[in-house]
This record gives sequence, C-alpha cells and structure tokens, in this order.
Amino acid sequence: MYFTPSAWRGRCGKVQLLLCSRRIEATADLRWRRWCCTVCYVSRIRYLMRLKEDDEACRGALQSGSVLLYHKLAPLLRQTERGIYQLPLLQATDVKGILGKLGKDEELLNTSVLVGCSESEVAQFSLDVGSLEKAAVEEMCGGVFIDLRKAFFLLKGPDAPLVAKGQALIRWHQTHGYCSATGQPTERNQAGSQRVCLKTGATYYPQMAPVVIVLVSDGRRCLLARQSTFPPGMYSALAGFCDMGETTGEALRREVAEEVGLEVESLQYSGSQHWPFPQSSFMVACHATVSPDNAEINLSGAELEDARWFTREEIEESLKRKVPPRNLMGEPGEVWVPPSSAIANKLIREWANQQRKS
Ligand SMILES: NC(=O)c1ccc[n+]([C@@H]2O[C@H](COP(=O)([O-])OP(=O)(O)OC[C@H]3O[C@@H](n4cnc5c(N)ncnc54)[C@H](O)[C@@H]3O)[C@@H](O)[C@H]2O)c1
Ligand SMILES: [Mg+2]
Repeated sequence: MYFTPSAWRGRCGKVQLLLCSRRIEATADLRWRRWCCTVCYVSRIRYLMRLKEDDEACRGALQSGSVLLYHKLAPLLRQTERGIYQLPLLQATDVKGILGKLGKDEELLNTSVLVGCSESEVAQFSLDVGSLEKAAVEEMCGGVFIDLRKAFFLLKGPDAPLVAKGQALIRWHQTHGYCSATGQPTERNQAGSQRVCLKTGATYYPQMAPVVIVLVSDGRRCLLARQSTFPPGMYSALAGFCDMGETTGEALRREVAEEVGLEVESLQYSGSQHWPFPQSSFMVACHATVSPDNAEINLSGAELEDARWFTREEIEESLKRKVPPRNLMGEPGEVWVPPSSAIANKLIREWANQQRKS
C-alpha cells in the first residue's frame, strides 16, 4: 500500500508535504507511487538508524512509541471476536500506567529494545515484563501471554516475524550481560542494538546462526525428511547449521551428503527467513537437484528418523492438510508439512508449482 493515511503523518517533513499535495493526481501514476514508497522507506530506515546511534533520541522515541509485551519471553496476544490472534501494540504511556498500578518503577520501560517503526514512523519496542505478575498484566491488557512456539504460528502476516524478532533481541540481552573475554559486565545502548564491555570497550552485536534449508529434487520427486522430535507425521526439507568458513553452497552440499548420502548437482536460491527456534537462526533456502540415477537415500542414522521421495500428487495432498492428522488410535497419521510461516513451506509450494507447469 502506498498511500495509507498514517504514512502522511510521518517524519519525512518537506518531502511528505510535497507528496501529500500531489497525492491525488499521482494515484494513477505507478512510477510516481513507487518513488513515494521508496522515499518513505528510506526515511523510516534513516530514522531507525538514528535511534540506534543516538541514545537520547531513542529514549525520546520510546516515550511516544508503541510496545510489544512479553512475559518470560512469551509474547502477549489478543484474540478478536472473530477468533483471530493479533499482536497488541500498547502505547508507552499505557505501559507506564500498568507499571504504576503494579507498584513497579517506570524505569523498567527503558529496558525495551527497538524492533522497528510503523509507516508513520512511530518507533516500536519490545519489553519483557517477566518480573510482573503475569495474570495481572494479562487482565489489564485484555490479552494472554502465549509461548512463542505456539504464538508464532497463530499470528498472520508481518506480526509473526515481528514477534520473533522482539523475542530474539530480548533473549540475546538476557544472555549477554557479561563479556565472554573479560567476564566483566556489558552495557547496552538504548536501542538494544549492541552491548559494550565496560572494561575493554569491546562491542557485541546480536547474533544469529546461519542455517541452510534445501528442497532436493530428482526432477520428478522431492525429498522430505523427519527428525524423531518433529510432531507425528510432519516431514520437512533438509536443514543444517553452516560450519565456520563455509559458503551457502558448500554448507548445503555437505548437509545433503551427511544426512541422506546424496550428491547435489545444481542449486538455486529461493529466499531467507529469520527463525527463532530454538534460538535465532538465519535460514537461507534453496532448491537443489540430484541425478535420478543417483537418488538412493542413505540415512546417516544419527539425526533423521526417516527420509522419503514424494511425488507431486503426494505433496499437494500434504499441503492441503491444515491440522496434524491422527487416526482414531492416536497414532501418527498421514504426512503433513510445516505451516506457511516456515520457509520450508515456501520451498515445497514452489516445487509443486514448478512441477505443475512442467
Ligand atoms: N523455518 C523452517 O522452515 C525450518 C525447517 C526445518 C528446520 N528449521 C530449523 O533449522 C535448524 C537447523 O536444522 P537441524 O536441526 O536439522 O540442523 P543440523 O542438521 O545442523 O543438526 C543439528 C545439530 O547441529 C549441531 N550444531 C552445529 N551448529 C549449531 C548451532 N549453531 N546451533 C545449534 N546446533 C548446532 C548440533 O549438534 C545440533 O544437534 C533448526 O533450528 C530448525 O528449527 C527450520
Ligand atoms: Mg539437519
């Protein structure tokens, strides 16, 4: 969307005034609209950059910003009358009110971390209120704190990555209070985008582990596998953590060889995703092909419980199954694949679409 009312209340100053005056006549002009969108995007990014660099500006932004709440890393969700889960963005003043009512110091608000900003450049923060009584906060906010493993899949659209990012940043701060070289305390900046060792000045940044995820095809079928820890019946694309010094292609070739004993011939990049489980990973997703003449699966034994080739028809059936199916005895039922918020789902859909076309 290019011209939401909120976008015109932003901080683009003169540029936005100019855009505003030409808004109506420009609506038919796609190139103009694209340009406007780019200007607003750049303005938002520059604003966020400033908040990361300038503690004073960030503290100011927090006072008029919106806040996502977590309780011991579980995000607060609210359910609409139609049963849809949403992420309530509270105003900083609301959070201060809650802290006041529960007899807590407003200073807790300053432990929020910056996670983004709205189209109208209202800064968005995440705050863990794990020191407050959970039920009391839930009642005051009209929501429920739900474990991220569940919440992530209940949320739709940009809410899911936003809630994952907020949790990942909070978790990183909770576990990086000390310098790993000196053992001395580290101090965060106001945005929460870095921590500095108080003894040496060494700077630490939030970390993610790079992971490759790959959908292997032999041209006619695709390969899905499952670990014993997956829910019954769920199969996914092969995935693995990158080793130090590896390229994406090298990591992907190694993982496929390690896990199913196949040699990848070609690969194609598909997309990427931040994945919060079990901790922050940066997933790089690719399609890969193996020769149909060398497609015999040889499991390494340690990690995977099963790996199988699936036809397009089987994949399309599995994509239709929304809920993990079980038979009457409660045993694992038919095969199903990860939901749309997982990049594995995108890979599988892309493959099925490609097969349908060819
Ligand atoms: N988003 C998706 O669609 C999707 C789908 C499948 C898997 N995943 C994620 O991919 C990740 C990697 O998959 P995997 O478990 O098959 O990896 P893997 O095949 O590399 O095996 C995991 C093992 O790798 C080792 N390891 C090496 N570096 C590690 C690190 N930085 N953190 C943790 N363990 C490390 C550990 O011994 C661990 O037991 C998992 O976190 C999983 O949640 C995401
Ligand atoms: Mg693996």
